[in-house]
Amino acid sequence: MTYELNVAHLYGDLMNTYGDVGNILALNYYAKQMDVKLNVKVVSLDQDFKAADYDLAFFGGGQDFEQVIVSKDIQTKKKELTDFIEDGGPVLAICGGFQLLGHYYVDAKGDKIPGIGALDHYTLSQDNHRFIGDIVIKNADNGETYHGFENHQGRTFLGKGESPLGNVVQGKGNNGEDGTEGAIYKNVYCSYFHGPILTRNGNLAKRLLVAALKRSYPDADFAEQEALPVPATF
Ligand SMILES: NC(=O)CC[C@H](N)C(=O)O
Repeated sequence: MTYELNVAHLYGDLMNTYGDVGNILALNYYAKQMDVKLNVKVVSLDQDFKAADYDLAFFGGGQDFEQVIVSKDIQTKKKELTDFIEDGGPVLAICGGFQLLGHYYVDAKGDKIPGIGALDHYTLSQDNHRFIGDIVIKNADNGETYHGFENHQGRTFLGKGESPLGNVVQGKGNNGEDGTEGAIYKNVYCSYFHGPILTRNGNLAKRLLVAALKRSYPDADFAEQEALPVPATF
């Protein structure tokens, strides 16, 4: 393979609701077609995340129990993760991962679980209720439609510099109120979509990989990779 990308799978052993690890399979599938070798490493409790060591990061969803554990550990990685994000490092964060990149998450018991505040959103709880079901959203800038399945207690409200991944066509989205779903900040893509998101939305997998390639190989031309067709089914 001509290119190589180092991928950090953040807390891959703890944060993996509804098979979110399938996003890594989807990234591998597209990477192969793009002539890219992916070196995927799980970065979990008590392990270092150094911004300079990675080209891409993936952070899956989790249940409240695991999120409390991860919330404590991720504070030790806060600076390097924030540096990676601010430097344009591509990240995909799903559900619990999305919540922990923001300021805080209020869990089902009403406890406030700190995030790292790398992105400006916060997440409140619901009274004995979850948003569950199929969801469809449309991105206002690129016109792409994304399909997924949501199952979350948290209600997320976006902050400074964030735009939604899409506007809700069907389903509840970030909070069931403002019609937004997910978040985009620099090269960070967040969503509540399980399914996993990249197996059903290849455009997004391509976008993440191309962003990582352009950043890590600034002198190369990736027009061919960008033109790669996305199959209707994975
Ligand atoms: N699927 C998830 O990652 C859920 C995240 C969080 N525990 C919530 O219920 O909102």
